[in-house]
Amino acid sequence: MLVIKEERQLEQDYLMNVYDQLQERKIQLEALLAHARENGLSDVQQMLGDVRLNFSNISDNLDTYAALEMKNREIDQLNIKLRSAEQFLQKVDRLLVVPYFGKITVDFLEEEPQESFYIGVNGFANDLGEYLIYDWRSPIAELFYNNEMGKSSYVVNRQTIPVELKQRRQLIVEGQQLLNYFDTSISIQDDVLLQVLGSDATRQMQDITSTIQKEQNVIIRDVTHRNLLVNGVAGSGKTSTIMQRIAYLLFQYREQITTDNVMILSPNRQFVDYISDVLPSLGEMNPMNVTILQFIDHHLPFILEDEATYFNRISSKQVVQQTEIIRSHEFLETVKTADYLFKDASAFVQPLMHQGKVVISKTKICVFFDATPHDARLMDRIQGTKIMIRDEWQRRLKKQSRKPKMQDQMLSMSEDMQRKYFGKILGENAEKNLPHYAKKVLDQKYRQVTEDIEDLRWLDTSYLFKTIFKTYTGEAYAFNVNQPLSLDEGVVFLLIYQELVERLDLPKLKFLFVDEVQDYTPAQLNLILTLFPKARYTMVGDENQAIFNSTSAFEQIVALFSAFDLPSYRYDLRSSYRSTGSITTYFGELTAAEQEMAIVPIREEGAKPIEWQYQSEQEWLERMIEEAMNLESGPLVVLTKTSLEAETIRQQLSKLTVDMKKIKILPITLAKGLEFDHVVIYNASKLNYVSERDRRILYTMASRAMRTLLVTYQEAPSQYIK
Ligand SMILES: Nc1ncnc2c1ncn2[C@@H]1O[C@H](COP(=O)(O)OP(=O)(O)OP(=O)(O)O)[C@@H](O)[C@H]1O
Repeated sequence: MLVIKEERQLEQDYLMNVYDQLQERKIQLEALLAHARENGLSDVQQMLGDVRLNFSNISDNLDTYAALEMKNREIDQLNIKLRSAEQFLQKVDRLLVVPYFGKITVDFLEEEPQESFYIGVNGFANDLGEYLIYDWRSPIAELFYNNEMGKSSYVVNRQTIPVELKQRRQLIVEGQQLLNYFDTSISIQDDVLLQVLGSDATRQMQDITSTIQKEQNVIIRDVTHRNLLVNGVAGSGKTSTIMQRIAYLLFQYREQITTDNVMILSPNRQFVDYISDVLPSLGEMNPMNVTILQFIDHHLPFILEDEATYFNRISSKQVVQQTEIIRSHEFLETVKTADYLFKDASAFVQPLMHQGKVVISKTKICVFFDATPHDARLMDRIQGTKIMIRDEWQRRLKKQSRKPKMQDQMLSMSEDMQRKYFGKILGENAEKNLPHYAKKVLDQKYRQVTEDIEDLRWLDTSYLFKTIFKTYTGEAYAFNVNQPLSLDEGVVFLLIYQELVERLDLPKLKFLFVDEVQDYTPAQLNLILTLFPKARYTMVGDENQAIFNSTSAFEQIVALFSAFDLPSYRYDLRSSYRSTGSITTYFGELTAAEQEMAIVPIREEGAKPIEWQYQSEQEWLERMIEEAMNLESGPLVVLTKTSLEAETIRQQLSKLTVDMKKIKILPITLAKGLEFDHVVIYNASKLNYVSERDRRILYTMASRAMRTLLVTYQEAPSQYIK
């Protein structure tokens, strides 16, 4: 009699089978790599040994080079094979931890019977070419994330394939153990999602591959719209979506792009670190991931303010008017057309100096500039001038190198000096070549001058800045004397370089991702769009988290894209995954009236946020210590409005006997984008939180909490706390 195996047993058997095949492949790959490592070197030596080295005459030389070239190519091939075996092994290792997490059963509406597909972080085919696991980014996997039972479709090579989705199963798997599985029924309560969301926070962001939600999946896989603008409430997975989207694009366009063509602009340095594990865990390398401050600092030859100064500055209530002006889109557009202001070089060039002496005079540089075509663009004239200065300088060095004094110096040079300058002792024949060696000595001695010519030290770019500002406003721009440049000034300078002075050496970006886009000034966004006109953008943000004095509204961003003749497509994300239901409801009430109710909490209710009035700092400190000691997991994270508050608390705590690993104190500026299990808001009092911006600060703080939230205040609570 036939016994029908239980469904669960069938799944378990399939898993064991896949797991065994993965194991087998691991053993094969390890053996191959071990063999290559042990024998690789001798194999390579043998390969080279086959080539008879013969350099006795020219034609033999060519033969030998050709043969060496062939061998080199063979070695390259071998290396490529080894590298791909290593990558394959990494994939298999990843799959051995969790072979797959999803299964779909699909009816292709043809004669054939329905088919099942298992979905994992990577794909895997066995020796027979049977796909046992499909990569989550493969076309068919779209059906899993679309989550539409019954009639559905997916797209392959721009063709829509209609199908019927018969079954969608989420599996919780550990190695060869099937722990549980859930079939999606009509009313979906995503147990797997809830389980994932309920687990403790880690220091680093995790990937969300197995539980990507439908509305996130659409954004991750959108390759039809050139530029995406995502407005999502706190915790709606904007950053997660960016990371998954990068992995998706790297897979989808693997023939055309590498991580060198992708860049992420992150809100702060801690965040850069926070998201750095996600892509490697998906088997992809990290793309360039920097803050805008780091990016501009890297490309500008001036010193910029540091991150702490920057955040302090943008956290102040207001900025001076001149800063408002240089933050505007209009001012940046003015820079681009400022060419006509700079016809008279004597206003903006300066002499080239070396050790306090003029080496190339201002007059000489002006003559060079004047020799360039007067109707040419400023940039071309500057570049033409640079070539002339460079030639003049080389001519002078050459002339100097031929002078008898120089020759004498060369002849009396000690052996030590010869070694220092030439890396060797000059032989008998050197005398004939003395000018050549003298030139080398001069090149080294005056290399600073050569660098200064290349770095345009003879150009007063701040004059360009000030003149453009004066023309635009009628007023003088005042730089902070002896202070590094502010980021806002850096933005203008970088644009001046790119548009008027010298093209920057920029990466060839195909995709650029901007997180927390609401914190960018119009000028910063203008600069980014100007520097990377060919890139496709994904910008994500939340207007409710606009807590700085530097900000752009979403409408402004859309208008900016239009001003650049670029389309933008907007998505809204309303479901929030980070915090428990009651915390989500709590921070939802901190939004402006029109946004209220719009946030959909996904996690279970959890503990209600607690509001607590304290009488003195001492009382507050004592309670914090007690709370921290009572926690089972994670530190207690105290969020403050300013860095000064954070510093003061840190100092007070350091005088007490506290395990500082259990309490972390962060100003909200540095906690942006991050999340913590247990959050305390410091002094949310009536006096401390007054303005609309303060309301948004409270919203941002509260939405960092995953499990518990304690809102503390002295005297009366802020009007925004109901
Ligand atoms: N589909 C999902 N499955 C599992 N976890 C998710 C999912 N979407 C988001 N999360 C989790 O929710 C939390 C918030 O995600 P993320 O930081 O990407 O949101 P965000 O919109 O960028 O947040 P914020 O703007 O508040 O900083 C993270 O812990 C993330 O792992």
